[in-house]
Amino acid sequence: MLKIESVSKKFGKKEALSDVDLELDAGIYGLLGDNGAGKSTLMRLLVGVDKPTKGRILYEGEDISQLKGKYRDLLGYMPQEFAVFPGFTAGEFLNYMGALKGLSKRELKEKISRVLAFVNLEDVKDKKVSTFSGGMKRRVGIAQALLNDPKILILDEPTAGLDPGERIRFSNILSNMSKDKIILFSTHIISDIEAITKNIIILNDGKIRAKTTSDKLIEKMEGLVFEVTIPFSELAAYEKKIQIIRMRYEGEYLKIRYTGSTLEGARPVQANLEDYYILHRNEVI
Ligand SMILES: Nc1ncnc2c1ncn2[C@@H]1O[C@H](COP(=O)(O)OP(=O)(O)OP(=O)(O)O)[C@@H](O)[C@H]1O
Repeated sequence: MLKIESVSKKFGKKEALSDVDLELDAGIYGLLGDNGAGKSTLMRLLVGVDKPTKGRILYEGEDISQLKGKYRDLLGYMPQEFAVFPGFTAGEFLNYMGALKGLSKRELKEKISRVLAFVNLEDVKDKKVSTFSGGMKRRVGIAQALLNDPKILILDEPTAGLDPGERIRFSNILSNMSKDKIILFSTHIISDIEAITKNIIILNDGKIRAKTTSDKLIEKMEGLVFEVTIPFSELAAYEKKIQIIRMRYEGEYLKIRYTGSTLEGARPVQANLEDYYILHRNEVI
């Protein structure tokens, strides 16, 4: 188990994380937060590339800063700006990363074919990474993070910039991971979390706002979300009466998803995670 105890991280005067307490057991967790919320900072502390200004992080009761190499051996990490040396083939890159992780030549051969099969890149093992699409590069990123069969896998925005097809492939890869690991991935794309896991951690403005399941958050919105179509010219008047979640132009009209009182012509709709996040992302629960 990973335990984050009263962790704060300051960069000069800016407090990127404030007094974060969090416990993570085996499972897949989606870390959701706005830009600048502190997600990458939290992940960098968890993998030990940065140190907390205050507080500590424990793995199975021991401070990770004391565990050093023993802790690193348990980790797989894909940073947000994941770069693959373009001159390398996928196979060469994984060999290089595996060697850095201290795997022997014999182990590497078997591990590399296993991880490449897992991310579905076996066929392009001998192709240069510079010829890969963004999604394929991310899959190489996951493959390198998995080489040492980590107990803790930290993925910083693994789906950013992916096209819908790659996004689905990536979601499938993550949801098929073995359930005995702690897997934490960050995103600000709500539908990605919904596709991968029910466990959600909301972090905003450096503070943990929620650690719960998507079902519980959606439950809070049940019966409170409606849709109504109004003439565009009446938007200002409606804005005074309701809280708009989202709207879409339909010719001269606007289709509005909102919460508030039932308006004439409005129909109740099934609430979703985005409804909760847009309205309540800074509330502590
Ligand atoms: N090395 C640094 N020096 C100064 N400020 C930093 C540094 N790293 C992060 N910050 C600041 O800390 C805050 C949290 O940044 P962080 O990158 O953790 O957010 P994030 O949730 O990962 O955002 P994004 O979704 O945009 O990647 C931001 O205000 C950021 O500007």
